[in-house]
Amino acid sequence: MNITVVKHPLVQHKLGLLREGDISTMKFRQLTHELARLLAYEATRDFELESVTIDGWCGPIDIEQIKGKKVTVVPILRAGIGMLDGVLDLVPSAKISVVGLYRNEETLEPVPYFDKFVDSLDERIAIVIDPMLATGGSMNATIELLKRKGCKQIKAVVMVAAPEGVKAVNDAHPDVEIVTASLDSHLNENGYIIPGLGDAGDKIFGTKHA
Ligand SMILES: O=P(O)(O)OC[C@H]1O[C@H](OP(=O)(O)OP(=O)(O)O)[C@H](O)[C@@H]1O
Ligand SMILES: O=c1cc[nH]c(=O)[nH]1
Ligand SMILES: [Mg+2]
Repeated sequence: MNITVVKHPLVQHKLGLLREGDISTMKFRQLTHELARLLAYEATRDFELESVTIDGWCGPIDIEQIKGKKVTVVPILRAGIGMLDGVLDLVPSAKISVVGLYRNEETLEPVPYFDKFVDSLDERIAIVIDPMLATGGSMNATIELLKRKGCKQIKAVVMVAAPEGVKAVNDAHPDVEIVTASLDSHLNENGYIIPGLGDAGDKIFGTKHA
């Protein structure tokens, strides 16, 4: 399986806090931001470096810098927006592409309603962000849009993944690495991840009606 579960203590601690049943919108949003930053650190671990010579304070010096890679961060609306600033903390010059999808509550199929991509996708690494990978329908639809636009290097960064969604993405797109804080147990009859986080979009945007 092409999945990395980040076991770093800070990641696991913050994920645990996110699972609290009656968590406030403010706390959920803050933890999502912090967790996204840590997951982005892991997702960028294989970015290639190159040596360049610069003028240092005591003369020319060889330093390492990230090798000409262009990045686009791709939040899946709505909930992916909650992770965006955390990822941009680490890759502040990244360009942002946006994909709007919602899950039909009965069929669980993704329904597209918006997309706007940056240029030169064939030269960019795309980091797709969404807190939840449930059936995998939304992630696969986003990956397909990116590939259709020429994107060749894609990573999926999610806070929580279900085995069903990981299988769906791995089967359709074995080249796409999934980086997550947790591989949870299963999906319930409504397509929610168990134990999961509940409805991440509602919790980030404050639209949950408990
Ligand atoms: O893997 P899947 O089965 O496709 O489910 C995951 C999707 O469902 C949620 O979005 P939702 O449809 O609730 O939209 P929202 O972000 O606007 O709340 C979540 O943020 C993912 O995008
Ligand atoms: O568990 C789930 C599944 C889909 N979307 C969510 O927000 N949570
Ligand atoms: Mg939602």
